[in-house]
Amino acid sequence: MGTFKHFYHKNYDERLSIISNFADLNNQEVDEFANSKNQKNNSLIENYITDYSLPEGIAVNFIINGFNKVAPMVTEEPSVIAAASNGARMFSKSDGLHAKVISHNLTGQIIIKTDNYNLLYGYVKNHYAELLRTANNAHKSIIDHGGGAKKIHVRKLDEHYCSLDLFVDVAEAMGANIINSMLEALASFISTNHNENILMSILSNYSIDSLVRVTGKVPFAQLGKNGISGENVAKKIVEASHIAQIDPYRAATHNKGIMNGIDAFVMAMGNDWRAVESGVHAYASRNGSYQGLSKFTIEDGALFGEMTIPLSLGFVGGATKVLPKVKVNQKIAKVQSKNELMQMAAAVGLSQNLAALKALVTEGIQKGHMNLQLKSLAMSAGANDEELAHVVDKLRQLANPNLQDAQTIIKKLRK
Ligand SMILES: CC(C)(COP(=O)([O-])OP(=O)([O-])OC[C@H]1O[C@@H](n2cnc3c(N)ncnc32)[C@H](O)[C@@H]1OP(=O)([O-])[O-])[C@@H](O)C(=O)NCCC(=O)NCCSC(=O)C[C@@](C)(O)CC(=O)[O-]
Ligand SMILES: NC(=O)C1=CN([C@@H]2O[C@H](COP(=O)(O)OP(=O)(O)OC[C@H]3O[C@@H](n4cnc5c(N)ncnc54)[C@H](OP(=O)(O)O)[C@@H]3O)[C@@H](O)[C@H]2O)C=CC1
Repeated sequence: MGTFKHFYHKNYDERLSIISNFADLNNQEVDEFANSKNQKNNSLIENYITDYSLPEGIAVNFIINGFNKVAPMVTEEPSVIAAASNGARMFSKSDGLHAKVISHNLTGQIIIKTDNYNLLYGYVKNHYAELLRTANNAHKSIIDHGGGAKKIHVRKLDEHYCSLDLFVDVAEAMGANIINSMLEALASFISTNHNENILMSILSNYSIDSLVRVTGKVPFAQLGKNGISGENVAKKIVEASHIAQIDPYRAATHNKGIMNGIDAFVMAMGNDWRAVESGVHAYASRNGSYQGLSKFTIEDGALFGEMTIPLSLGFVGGATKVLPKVKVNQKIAKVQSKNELMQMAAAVGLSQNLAALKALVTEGIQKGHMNLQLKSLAMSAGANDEELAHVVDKLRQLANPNLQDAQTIIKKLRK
């Protein structure tokens, strides 16, 4: 692949030209990329070619820990923001959502090749304070930020490997870079002073020491739909959440619904959604089989929802400092700390889940979702701004509208 040798050494125009020749792009396609370029982002990632933008909307109706809130969300999926607002509205008819951060330490691992767990365990036990100090010295300013290394565990992985787990309060940051520097320094210290054979050092995205719990109640009166009483809808939601506990097929979709909200909020807040996703799904599997993250029960004559999830988020650092919209989104969401960020992400997730479950056990997902999906169907068929409303209107009158229907409607309109 000689064409791409030292591709990253080329300037922007050269790169675009190489890609354009490689993929045989026409002028319009090249302009689509070139017109969205942003000089700042040219330095943010490697081999930059364009800004790929996604829509941002604001989910409304949240009451979180007694405060009225709105949630900026970045998503390409129609009906997600409507559903989050819908779920939040239902919770707001009692006293809203209650969210509490249980812990916010980041976990890191040093993988050590050793057949002698006891020896390693003894070393760590006898040098505990020194090891914590070594970790902290590798990123001294974390202490000024109110954090620091908190504890160390040694875990036997199998006959030949151990994991030395370091738990760090990374203060207001997501902390991947902070903890990775600490781990590498600690690994080097242990290798030198205890002659251990280190395989690698890296944070763990299984963020079991960074948990947030959210709960909320919905009065039955908010739940009635399609001739089904509120109490019966509540009972069906409880059953639906039970199915997500006993069947991984359903659990994956149940959790996808939760992540519809969390990912969109996490993206708006400039955070690493891959880290959040991997942590959440690892946590969903913690009991040996993959399960739903939320549970709904009936308590005191109302539907009660609860969810505890790991969220490794940062209020500072990472992309929060380089993407200009993040600061505005933090202001819109009225979040001023990592704890508030975690609380809101969890509240958005549970609201999203409630709305989806209610739709599923009443009218089905297609009615509400497809209603809002019609716009994107019309757009993908080529409807322009002036035609959009008319095409959506016509599509709504059809039983199962598809792309061909949308194209036919547009064709007729243009005659
Ligand atoms: C779509 C709705 C909200 C309609 O819901 P509805 O009952 O027809 O709406 P409503 O007219 O009673 O409105 C209720 C509230 O919803 C919001 N709302 C209502 N319409 C809009 C709109 N156009 N734009 C913005 N917000 C809207 C709005 O907050 C409104 O309150 P109001 O402001 O009127 O006091 C409902 O059917 C719903 O929540 N459906 C769930 C949709 C969903 O979950 N979509 C995600 C994609 S499907 C998926 O990926 C996940 C899934 C489903 O597989 C997960 C799982 O299986 O568990
Ligand atoms: N597996 C994973 O999830 C991995 C993720 N990443 C990436 O790492 C990035 C996140 O790492 P992170 O270390 O947070 O990012 P940064 O290094 O960008 O930010 C953290 C820095 O912010 C500064 N800071 C200022 N105020 C505070 C405060 N109150 N509390 C804490 N720190 C503060 C600190 O610098 P100072 O002490 O100098 O003031 C700190 O080192 C993300 O971009 C993520 O995608 C990277 C590797 C792996």
